Amino acid sequence: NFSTLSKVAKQALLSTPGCGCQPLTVAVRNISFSPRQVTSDASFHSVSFSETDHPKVLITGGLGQLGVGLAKLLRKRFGKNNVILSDIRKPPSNVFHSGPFIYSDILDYKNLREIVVNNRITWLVHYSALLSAVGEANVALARSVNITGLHNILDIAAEHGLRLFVPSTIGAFGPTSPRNPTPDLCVQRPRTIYGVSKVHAELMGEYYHHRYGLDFRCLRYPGIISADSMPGGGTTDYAVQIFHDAIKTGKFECNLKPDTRLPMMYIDDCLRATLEVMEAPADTLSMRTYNINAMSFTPEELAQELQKQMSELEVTYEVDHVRQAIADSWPMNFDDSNARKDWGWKHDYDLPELVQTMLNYFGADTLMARAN
Ligand SMILES: NC(=O)c1ccc[n+]([C@@H]2O[C@H](COP(=O)([O-])OP(=O)(O)OC[C@H]3O[C@@H](n4cnc5c(N)ncnc54)[C@H](O)[C@@H]3O)[C@@H](O)[C@H]2O)c1
Ligand SMILES: C[C@@H](O)[C@H](N)C(=O)O
Repeated sequence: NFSTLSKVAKQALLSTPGCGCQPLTVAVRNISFSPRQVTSDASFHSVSFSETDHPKVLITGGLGQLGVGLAKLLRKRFGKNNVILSDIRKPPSNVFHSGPFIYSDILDYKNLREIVVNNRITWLVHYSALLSAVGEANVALARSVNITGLHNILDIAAEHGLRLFVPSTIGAFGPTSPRNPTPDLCVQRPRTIYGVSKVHAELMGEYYHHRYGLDFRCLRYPGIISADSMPGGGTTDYAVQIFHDAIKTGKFECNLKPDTRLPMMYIDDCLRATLEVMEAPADTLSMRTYNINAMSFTPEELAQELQKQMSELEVTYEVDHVRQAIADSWPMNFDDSNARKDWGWKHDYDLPELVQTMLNYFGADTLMARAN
């Protein structure tokens, strides 16, 4: 009957943090440091950053497009052994030998807790996710990794007093958001599981910050362009693939329409922004989730910039309707004035510098050889 049901429901509400995890995990989270039982001004039990020389950082989902580069940057700053990369995939040997690597499945709460405790982690950078296009192809897995996994991360971070970085994305906006430009605070009704899960992450992180004092920090990244790592199945992937195909074959077939304008950023800017917001004094952060941006371009504009140096490059268009619909619902320009004002965000790379840097990476020799 209703009263028995509501008693059971109340009991469940009082005893579990609503994490959707296994029974063992639920029991563990009933110990005194569960977010449910910590007051907003509590000082947490674990070693705080101020007690150590450097933060001890764990990066989840670290073998994707961004994690290895971030580990390199953070290791330069904090020392090799103070930054642990983790993922569920097997690391290539250069990554395995460049610093600590550990297996971590974010859906396994006990495994996460063991890593945080054994390594005395103080900062957690949560990169695991299924991106926009891959997420639409596997909604159940995206929901599990991007939402259930995030719950595990939030609880671990709150329980152990970690500083937590979770990236969000231009994909956290939707067709009813203002698109040109898109401000930090506006309607967010994304139409992908990826976007929905990222709005959920923004809101949950901010809620844990206000409710439990979690030091949650979040940047909404634009599409990220890198030379030495490949994207993991998003809508902005074309802007990386064009360089590889241009160098290899002199031809590129683009899966978005030529006039699809999206915010983009070179990876070095993205990783530096991440370090900067993590190091920013808390009193400079008037918000916990910020847009960041560098440039906005269309496939046609990117191709034209490349053609300045590779005049023979041929670009054709074969639209992928899933990706096009996603791109058409995303911001065209991103307003990052709050990040610039609060903690001094400033990008280094505009479109010409981006193209030059990417081409330099692939080697002027290759280009010269192709031209002759
Ligand atoms: N790359 C971009 O353009 C971009 C833009 C905006 C936001 N972001 C965000 O930045 C983060 C990193 O992006 P990326 O491009 O490196 O992503 P990616 O898809 O390249 O890598 C994600 C990683 O997560 C791992 N992963 C999947 N399931 C996991 C699990 N159960 N446990 C642990 N790891 C798991 C994968 O093995 C993969 O290595 C993501 O959260 C993404 O949403 C990226
Ligand atoms: C924009 C970003 O979140 C990712 N590159 C995607 O396209 O899905």
